[in-house]
Amino acid sequence: MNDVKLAVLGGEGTGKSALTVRFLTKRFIGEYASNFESIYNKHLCLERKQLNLEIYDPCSQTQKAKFSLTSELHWADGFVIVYDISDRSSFAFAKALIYRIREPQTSHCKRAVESAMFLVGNKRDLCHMREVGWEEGQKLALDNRCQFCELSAAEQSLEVEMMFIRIIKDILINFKLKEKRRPSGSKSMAKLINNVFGKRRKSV
Ligand SMILES: Nc1nc2c(ncn2[C@@H]2O[C@H](COP(=O)(O)OP(=O)(O)OP(=O)(O)O)[C@@H](O)[C@H]2O)c(=O)[nH]1
Repeated sequence: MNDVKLAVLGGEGTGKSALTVRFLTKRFIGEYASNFESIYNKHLCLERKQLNLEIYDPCSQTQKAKFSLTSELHWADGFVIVYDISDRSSFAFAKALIYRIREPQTSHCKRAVESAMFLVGNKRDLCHMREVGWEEGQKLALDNRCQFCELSAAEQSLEVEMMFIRIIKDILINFKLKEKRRPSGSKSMAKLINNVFGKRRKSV
């Protein structure tokens, strides 16, 4: 069974909990407790693989306090970065998060494969109050090798589900890439060990 760890990050009130709960329950509740962080668990079957999905939904206050994101970066296999299309400051916050995750020293020291990331412009139903253009979101995503979509946790159950499925699939692709790299490494290590010990045995 594969363990897939996903962190849903973004500015305060952008709809992180709404998206997560929508995906897990297909419901939009409207108000969510925001003073504590949660890790949700979901068991799912995707591409004939059994997955144990964990979704981290942080408390905005702690998120601000520890913007270094060190523990999230080490924990998560992928990130959903959420902003509110009717709130420009949340877009700036999302941009800062993306830059932090893509920082060369972060990605180099920790990962053989770049983390999967999905930028989400939430609250699309508030289009009449839009402060961030679709093109801006698309460009930020393209420049930083993220997937991108705009949607509404309030109104679009299927789109929310598709978004989560797409990032989970990207994470699974990354797992495969890592696996591909590992056997060649262990093969050459096996060869090396064989050479050293094999030769010694012969000479005894
Ligand atoms: N109109 C609209 N409101 C939304 C949508 N998604 C969430 N909201 C509302 O936005 C507010 C914040 O939603 P949350 O899901 O609590 O946002 P959050 O990012 O988890 O919030 P914090 O944990 O406090 O940062 C709530 O009042 C939600 O009902 C959406 O798609 N459309």
